[in-house]
This record gives sequence, structure tokens and C-alpha cells, in this order.
Amino acid sequence: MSVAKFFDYVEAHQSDFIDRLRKAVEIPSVSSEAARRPDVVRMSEFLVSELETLGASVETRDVGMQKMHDGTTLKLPPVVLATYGNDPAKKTVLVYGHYDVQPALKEDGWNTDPFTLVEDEEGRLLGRGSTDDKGPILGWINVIEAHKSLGLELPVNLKMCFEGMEESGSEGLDDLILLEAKKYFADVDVVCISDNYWLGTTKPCLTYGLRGVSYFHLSIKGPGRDLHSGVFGGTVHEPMTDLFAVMSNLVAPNGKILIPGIYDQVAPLTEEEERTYDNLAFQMDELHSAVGSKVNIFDSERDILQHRWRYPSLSIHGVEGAFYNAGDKTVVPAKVIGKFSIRSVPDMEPEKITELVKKHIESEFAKLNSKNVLNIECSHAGKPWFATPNHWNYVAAAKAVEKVFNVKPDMTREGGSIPVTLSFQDALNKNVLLLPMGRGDDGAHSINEKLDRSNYIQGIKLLGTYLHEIAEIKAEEQ
Ligand SMILES: NCC(=O)N[C@@H](Cc1c[nH]cn1)C(=O)O
Ligand SMILES: [Zn+2]
Ligand SMILES: [Zn+2]
Repeated sequence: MSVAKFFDYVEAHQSDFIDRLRKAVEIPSVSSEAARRPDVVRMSEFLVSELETLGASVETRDVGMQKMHDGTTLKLPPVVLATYGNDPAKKTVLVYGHYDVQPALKEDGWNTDPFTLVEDEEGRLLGRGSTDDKGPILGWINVIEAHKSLGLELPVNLKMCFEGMEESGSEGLDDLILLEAKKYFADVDVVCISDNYWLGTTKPCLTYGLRGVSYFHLSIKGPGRDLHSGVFGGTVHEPMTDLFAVMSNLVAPNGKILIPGIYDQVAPLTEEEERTYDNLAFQMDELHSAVGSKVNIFDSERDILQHRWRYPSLSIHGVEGAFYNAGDKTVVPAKVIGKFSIRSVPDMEPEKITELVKKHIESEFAKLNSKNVLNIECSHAGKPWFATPNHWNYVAAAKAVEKVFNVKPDMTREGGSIPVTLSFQDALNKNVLLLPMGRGDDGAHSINEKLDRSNYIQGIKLLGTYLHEIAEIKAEEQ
């Protein structure tokens, strides 16, 4: 079928699609904050309502309770499972996305309210979740709407799995996938996830690799309460001082991880892999604009991509319990929790990473001769993922990119993590493709997150065309 009518519909209904994104961004579905949990649930209800209105058959699955760090429990948001079409003669495509978002406060430095979608004069749709991952989720829903309104059948059966805990370790989802692998997901032929970004700002890509992530909480406690530094400073072991001493030995300013043994499991770089870095559309100035300054550690694009995709990194995120407001409070915090994570790569294993991290931290802490108490825990871990990019799933997606953008896509890996990608691949034994909608400078997780209007609109066309190209794949090509 020609996709021209579908393209025309998408062009003509831009405002409706942006309105749908506006409603979604207005729901502050931050999964990491207990107080926002009702909003995360509200976001699931919004999706259920949109999908049901379009005639999808929808169910929500309860995935249990979340154990919080303070010992309390909190109900996990539901996983939304939806099906559109059930024709045994058609292929079945499973799409996954997440409806939770990272935290955002105006005072973090946003130019506008993070939970109000604002379009600026350059056509950027600003708002938390616009690109990660509400825009792409709504992209699939917009594809359904366009087909339904045009009286066109979807060329495939579409199964959707939308979760509300991706930004907090996808708790509960792996169990559901395993439980449903031979039931709800039994007919799935291929999987597509739209939850990452183009390499730069101009050229679309297909993505076949992700780093894993292991997130750590390092707590140090000592005094029974916060103390006056004038009265007690110099006479007690201060948790913050210990924390700084230990955490300063995790990573060097040049990015090298200082934990002994951590690089031992990293797969060696082969000549074949080295060639995959040739001719990628990635320029240093795009990196500078995405970062907002020129603070790159490496001077070549190749080194930057290799350290983003195929070498591990360690980032320090923050300290819970520390004084952080403006002003000069002279407190000695009684308990502090340092947060850091390691992005892992093939062939690193989460259990080994945790073992090495614990051993190193305990040995560094022992050197301090402190009477404070240290505890180190891995709060969540996901493995790296790697797929075969010559599968027909990728062939269909590449054809769709050419039809929408008139260009062959870059084949990329990604530095971020979507641990469920590997879970789907392993549990369903099907090919998984990452098909991004947004650009490399979208600022996901950062202030002023945006999705360009053109990426949203062209992205809707891309997702729809991809489904058509999947349907066009002949038996002999599979
Ligand atoms: N768009 C994918 C994404 O942002 N993934 C998160 C997943 C995560 C893991 N722990 C906290 N968030 C990422 O940071 O890569
Ligand atoms: Zn994210
Ligand atoms: Zn995401």
C-alpha cells in the first residue's frame, strides 16, 4: 500500500498529536519519587483511556510492591498491555515504551515549567518526558489513530507493553515478561523499542546495542543526629568527610574507573568492530551543542563514541542527606548516602561488578580508620544488550527510514540503558530493534528536555511506515 494517505493525515493533524503530547507531559509521572506515584498511575490511566477510545483491547497488570530504602513498601504502577489487531495472517509486532519520567524542578535551571509543554520559536517541544519516552509512546498511538480515521487496517497486529518504572530499574517487569512469554507475548514475531536518540541532530539511526547499568547507594552514618560543626567539628568522625574520601577513589577526572578488576571483563575491540565506527554522522560540534560546552575528555569522535558505547563509565550522581540549599548552614550531617552508577558493557556481569565495587569500597573505607558505619548496596542492575543488525526487522526499519527521510540510517549503539531490551530478546527469543524518534541534543534526563516538532511528526510517519515495511517482508527474506 502507498503510505501517502497516512503521511498526509499525519501532516494535517500535527496540532492534535501535539495536544496529546501536551496532556501527557502535564502528568508528572516521576517514578523515583514516592509522592508522585499517584501521578504515575494517572499516566497509565491516560494511556488506557486513549487506547480504549481507539478500539484497542487493553489490560493493566499489577506487578507487586516496591520495597523502599526506608523499609516501607509502595505499590508499583501497572504495566499497560494493549493489542490492536488479531489477524493470524499478519505478523505481530511488539512495541515497548515507558510512561514514567525522570524528576524535574523549575529551579534545576529549566527555562519553562517542566510539566507544561511549550513550543519555542524553533519548533522545539519542551517538557519533561517529551522525548523520553512520552513522545515515542504517543507516536504508536498516533499511528493507530491515523489508520483508524482513514479507515485503513494496520498492516500488522500490534501488541504494546508500556511500563511506569523504567527510570527506576523496571521493577516487576522481568517477572511479567517471563510469565507471559508463552501466553500474551506468544505470537510476537519481532520487537521494536523507540526510547533512544539519533547520534546527532540530522541523521536517523537504527540502534543495536545498549550499555547496562548498575546503580549503587553508599551510606555512611555515625553521629546519632546532625551536629553543630563548631561544637563537634574536629572531635568526631564526620560521615561526609568519609564519604568524600571513599568516593574520590571511584573514578579519575579523565574518566578512568579506579576499581581494581573492573576492566578485566570488557570484551576486546576487534578489527571488525573498529570498522563500525567508520563514516558515522557524528561531529564534535554536535557533541558540544548537546553538552552545552566543550568539556569533552577525548578529541576524536571515534574515541568519544567508543567510550560511550563499548567501554564502561562511572558517574557520581549526588549525596542524599547532605546540606545543599543556598546559605551557610554549619551542620555536620549524621548520615549521608552517596549515589553512583556504572554503565556496563559486554562481557561485564552485574554480580561481578557488585562484588568488585564492594571489595574496593570496603578496602578504601578501612584505610580511614573511621568509627562510622558504612553500607554499600546495588539498588538496581541491568545487563548490556547487543543484537544482530542484519535481521529482517532491521531491514524493514532501514527501508522505512529511507521512505520518510530519503537517507540510509546510521547503525549505532547507545551509551544509555533499557534493561528490558535484553529481557525481551532472551525470554521471547525474538529480534529486538531500537528505532529512535528524538535527536542527540534532546536533553533527556537534563533540564529543558525537548522533542523537535519535526522529529515528532516525522517520527510518527517512521513508526507507521516501519509497520508497513514489516508487513512487506517476504517469507524468503525471513
Ligand atoms: N531512555 C532510556 C533511559 O533513559 N534509561 C535509563 C534507565 C535507568 C536506569 N537506572 C535509572 N534509569 C538510563 O539512565 O539509561
Ligand atoms: Zn530515561
Ligand atoms: Zn527512556
